[in-house]
Amino acid sequence: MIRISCLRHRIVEIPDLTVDARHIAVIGPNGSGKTTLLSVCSGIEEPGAGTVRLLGRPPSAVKVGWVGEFPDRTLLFSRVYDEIASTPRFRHYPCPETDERVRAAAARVGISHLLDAKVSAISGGEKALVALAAACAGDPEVLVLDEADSHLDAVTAERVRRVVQESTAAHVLWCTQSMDAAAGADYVIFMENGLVRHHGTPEEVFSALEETCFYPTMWRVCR
Ligand SMILES: Nc1ncnc2c1ncn2[C@@H]1O[C@H](COP(=O)(O)OP(=O)(O)OP(=O)(O)O)[C@@H](O)[C@H]1O
Repeated sequence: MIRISCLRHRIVEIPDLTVDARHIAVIGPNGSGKTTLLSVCSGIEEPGAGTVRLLGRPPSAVKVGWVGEFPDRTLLFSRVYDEIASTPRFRHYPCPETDERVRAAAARVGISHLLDAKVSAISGGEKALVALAAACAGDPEVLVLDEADSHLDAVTAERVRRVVQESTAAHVLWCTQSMDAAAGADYVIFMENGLVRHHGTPEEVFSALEETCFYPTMWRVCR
């Protein structure tokens, strides 16, 4: 369960929102506050006012895996292996378990061949996959992805969706500009000017957006 009360942070204002769904898509125009909401929900930023509870706890007390919009700015280590290992190492897992987790996460994401590569020498999409593998290597209780699919080709984006779907995280909070991807979520939050304009099942939210460019292309084609 994700519960937001009286939240105010920069332009984001959410008086009361409770979501009891696993895969939650956050959508909306540029500058509408999606990243700001995700930062607060993941504990990266403390809200100016109000509270966020994930699984009944503050975000700082939850194992959150974060995949940012610009992996170039967030990857810390020079070698792919060390970047993925950073999550289990920061959580003080023993070395053999860390190694096991790194290799399993890399295999799941499809980047085993990059483990010895330099982070500076891989592509933007590959960096997004490294960030996802690093997040998954820590067995997150909540996985937060900020437009993690924006640099990915269609096949890789599908693989990422599968990895996310198969993760053991209780909640996946995923901001995306792919309305087709959002249509596959369990719950959708549509933001505009810092406010939650619509929230509910994909059918509920997209029926309110049918006349806009936010309506999923796949649905338009099929209907
Ligand atoms: N660190 C910051 N300090 C002050 N204002 C900020 C900061 N980060 C974002 N903003 C402002 O908050 C607003 C919402 O930004 P945010 O990044 O949350 O939007 P977004 O919906 O994720 O946009 P996009 O789809 O373009 O990534 C923007 O107007 C932005 O200028």
